[in-house]
Amino acid sequence: MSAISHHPASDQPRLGTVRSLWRLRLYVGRSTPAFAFSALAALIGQLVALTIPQVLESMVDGPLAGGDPSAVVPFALLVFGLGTVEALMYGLRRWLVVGPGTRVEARMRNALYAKLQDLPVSFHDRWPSGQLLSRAVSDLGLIRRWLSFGLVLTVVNLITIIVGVGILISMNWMLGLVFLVCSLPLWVVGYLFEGRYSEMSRRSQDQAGDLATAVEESVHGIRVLKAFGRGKHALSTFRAQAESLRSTEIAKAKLDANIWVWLILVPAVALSICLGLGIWLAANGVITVGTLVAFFATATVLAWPIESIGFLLAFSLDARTATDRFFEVLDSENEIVDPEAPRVLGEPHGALSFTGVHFRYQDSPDRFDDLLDGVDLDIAPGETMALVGLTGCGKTTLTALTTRLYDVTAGSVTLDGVDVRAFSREELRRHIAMAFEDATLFSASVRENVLLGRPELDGDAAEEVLHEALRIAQAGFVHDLPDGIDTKVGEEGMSLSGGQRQRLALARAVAAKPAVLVLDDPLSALDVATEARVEAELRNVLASTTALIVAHRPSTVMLADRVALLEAGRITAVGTHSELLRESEHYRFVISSLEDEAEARPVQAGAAARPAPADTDGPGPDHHELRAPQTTRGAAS
Ligand SMILES: Nc1ncnc2c1ncn2[C@@H]1O[C@H](COP(=O)(O)OP(=O)(O)OP(=O)(O)O)[C@@H](O)[C@H]1O
Repeated sequence: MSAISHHPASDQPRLGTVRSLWRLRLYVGRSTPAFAFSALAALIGQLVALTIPQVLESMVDGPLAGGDPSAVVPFALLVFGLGTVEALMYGLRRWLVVGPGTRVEARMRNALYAKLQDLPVSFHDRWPSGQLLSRAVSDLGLIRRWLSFGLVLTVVNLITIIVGVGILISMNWMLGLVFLVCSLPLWVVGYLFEGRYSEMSRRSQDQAGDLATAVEESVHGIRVLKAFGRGKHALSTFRAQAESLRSTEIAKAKLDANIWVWLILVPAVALSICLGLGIWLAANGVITVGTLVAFFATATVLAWPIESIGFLLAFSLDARTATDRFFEVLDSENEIVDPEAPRVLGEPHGALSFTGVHFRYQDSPDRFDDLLDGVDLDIAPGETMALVGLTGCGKTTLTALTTRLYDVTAGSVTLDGVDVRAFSREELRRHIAMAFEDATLFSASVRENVLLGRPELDGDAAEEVLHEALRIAQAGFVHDLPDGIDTKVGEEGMSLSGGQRQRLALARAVAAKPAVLVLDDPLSALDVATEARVEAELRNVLASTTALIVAHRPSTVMLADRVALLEAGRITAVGTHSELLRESEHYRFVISSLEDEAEARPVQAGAAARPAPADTDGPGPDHHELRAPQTTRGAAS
């Protein structure tokens, strides 16, 4: 499948090539004079080249015709001087354009990155990462090269052709017109080429993006591929994708080759017709031999600008595709934005409420009901609420609404009675911190990862918060890493175990010292002993913080003051664990299935029995005392 169908942006109407490229002016901005000077240098160089034939004409018709070889010397020196100027201008053009080209590329890359940070999660759900990666790297590199060379040469070569043809006509209008008419097929070929090449250019750049996605996914999922012995399968899928990109590139190259045939052939035919006509005119005394020489010298100077049209046209079309692809992201509308006059809460109490909350994912088929179909839930300041429900019922989705990773489709989520949409996203995310089951760490030190949400802290204050958070999350293992808390934890923390990553992600949420802590099953990868110690520490933190915890394990439910049961898109019961066990059949069913799941987890069961499993800091001296006082099954019975 072609990547064009991969994202909604491909449905947007396409601008014409010039209008599309014209949008780059926003980023060229202050660099315009540098590009203009570069074009000027190139133009001077080309015009100087066009004057050389004039000198030749004067030399042939003057000293050479008069049989005075010594008079040739000044002409030769003049040609040498003009050639030197041309060479200098050529160097100046390249030199002038390097700085601004890279500056524009950097500006565009920063804008793209900022936009990607700003766009909501729903955008990233829809766009494959490779498509974004290829835009940020290869498309922007192509645009830089086009601005630096393609654009400058297109402008300069077109002017050179116009001036050159003007000179040819002024030398002899008949010869000039014949040259011009014979060159006309080039424009027709160019026009036909544009339509077909644009389409292929788009296809090839999208396919390159798909390929980048495939590489990214297979590197990311290398363990799964290896574990399931699917390396060969992944390779064959990749090969097929690479093959379709190759086919598109070959089709593109063939098209390019076709236009080159015309670009070389047409001027050659035009020149040979002009040569025949020119000789006839010279023989009949209509033009001098000098004019004939100058005519062909000028036509030779024009050969490169004319030949370059095909290459420059293809280059411009590739640049236009890259520009379209860049602006598809930049133009993406962000439906989750800050309000014009955001509300500010100095010290929130932490009352979190869901009122009539509805939510459905954008790609959810119409025949489905809303995933969240009228959720009402109030969590009092300082209260810990566990959220329980069958798998896939929308627990994670509900937690994501608190920090506006997604916006409700109806109803409201409020913090201290204020709709979360009334805050700036920065303020909201300062008050509500999240830790996810799938803990993502960045390629940075442990310290930077944990203090991600506290950029304002430094010195002793930072150290204090860091160490406290690490203690609460039972992440003492970091001190045993090669550089302790300054150890870089690698791409997405790959060098750490799942449980270690979860504890750092939990420490990050705790370090944010939020009014509301939202934990989406943050202890799932921990062994029983470590989980018990984290829970004991968390109990202290949660005493002063409002918390919403998605619970997949009965022991996590034990952390909560009350439990909310999510069922068929609504909260169907709220109460203490024992109340719900007594009153709700669905709750008993959910809890018993969670227990079955917990018991079926061999790794954790094994880890509890082992003396010092990889994912623990060793069973602490008091871990038995710290276990939740009773199992849920015990409570149920
Ligand atoms: N980004 C998304 N786009 C479309 N559908 C999604 C998206 N994320 C989740 N879903 C769907 O929404 C439903 C609820 O998912 P969610 O992750 O909220 O459930 P959950 O209760 O947290 O599940 P679990 O207990 O397994 O973690 C699922 O059917 C899931 O396929």
